[in-house]
Amino acid sequence: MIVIPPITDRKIRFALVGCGRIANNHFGALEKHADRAELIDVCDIDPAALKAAVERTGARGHASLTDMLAQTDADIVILTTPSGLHPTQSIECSEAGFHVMTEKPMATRWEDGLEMVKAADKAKKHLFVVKQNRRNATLQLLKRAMQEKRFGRIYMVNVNVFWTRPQEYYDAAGWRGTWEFDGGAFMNQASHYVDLLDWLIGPVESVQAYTATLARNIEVEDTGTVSVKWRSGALGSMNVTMLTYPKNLEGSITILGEKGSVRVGGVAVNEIQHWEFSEPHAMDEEIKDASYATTSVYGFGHPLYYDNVIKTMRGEATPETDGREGLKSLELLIAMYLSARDGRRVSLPLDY
Ligand SMILES: NC(=O)C1=CN([C@@H]2O[C@H](COP(=O)(O)OP(=O)(O)OC[C@H]3O[C@@H](n4cnc5c(N)ncnc54)[C@H](O)[C@@H]3O)[C@@H](O)[C@H]2O)C=CC1
Repeated sequence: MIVIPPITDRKIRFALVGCGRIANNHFGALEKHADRAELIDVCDIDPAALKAAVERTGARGHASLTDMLAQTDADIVILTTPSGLHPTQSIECSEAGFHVMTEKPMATRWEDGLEMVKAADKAKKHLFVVKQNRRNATLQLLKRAMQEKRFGRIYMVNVNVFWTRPQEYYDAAGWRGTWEFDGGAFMNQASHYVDLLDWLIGPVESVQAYTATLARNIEVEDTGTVSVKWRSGALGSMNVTMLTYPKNLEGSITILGEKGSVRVGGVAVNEIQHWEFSEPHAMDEEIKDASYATTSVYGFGHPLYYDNVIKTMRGEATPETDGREGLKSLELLIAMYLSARDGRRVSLPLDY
């Protein structure tokens, strides 16, 4: 556990590298927390992206991460760059004495994720991994039902991610659809759903996966399916495709237990569609309010995620998802890819 002197006499200072699509959610989250946080520096190698970010945020702009680290007074560096760059950038930031908040996935390779955690530990700095979907009201309610053991024994779990990503999406940036910098439908688009397998249901014993590149011109998979056995004995599966015609159709989880059945669906786990338990509970009153309409599959969790990071920096909380928590879903993802590649069942943990 990292113990750092709390910062309570001033705002927490952030710097961000990678001013692309998701960076806007970070800018929005920081604007919402302007009473306790400020963005003071931004960096991008693309001058147009950097200019737009400087204009939106008023932060100082830099063309290279190394230059930004040499000049900034930030406490935390946010990584919103292509996924395969997170390891080297995270380690550079840790070694330069900064806390790090990295977008998901933390890395595209298992060893890289381990090195990131080691570097942050060595520097005695936090490594936060963004998992904002955990903060969806629907999933928070489901998590509470799990914690209260309302399902009894869990028998079966099914997760579906039926979304659409046209070829133009992959062609829009060179890193998309590559093994080194992105990963496929499991690792990029469905990574928050892979996270649910461990965070909601518990430790996984083994996986058996198939992946395919059926329609897009990319290195990685656009479609995949995996059978999962949990250590508790529960069985389940996860089905993912980015080829749904003609638009995003479903992002769902169904849990069938001894004393309860729940389905959270909609386009991105935003609707509680079925909620039935043998015993009533006060939380049942909250079902209607927990569902929400959404236009973005990213959800609304970034500001809530930031709240925990800011509170942690102020000494008022502990990290919700740190590097070790990030490693759990990375380990599952790598197990799935090894299984699909070699046509075999892969057991966890990957190494001891
Ligand atoms: N939490 C979530 O739900 C989401 C997370 N993400 C994650 O965020 C990350 C970025 O994704 P997008 O914003 O969609 O990508 P993007 O391609 O729109 O933006 C990436 C930006 O990084 C910049 N960049 C590339 N190399 C750089 C370098 N060496 N130094 C500085 N800047 C550099 C690019 O010029 C670009 O502006 C990925 O890891 C992705 O998986 C993306 C979407 C949703």
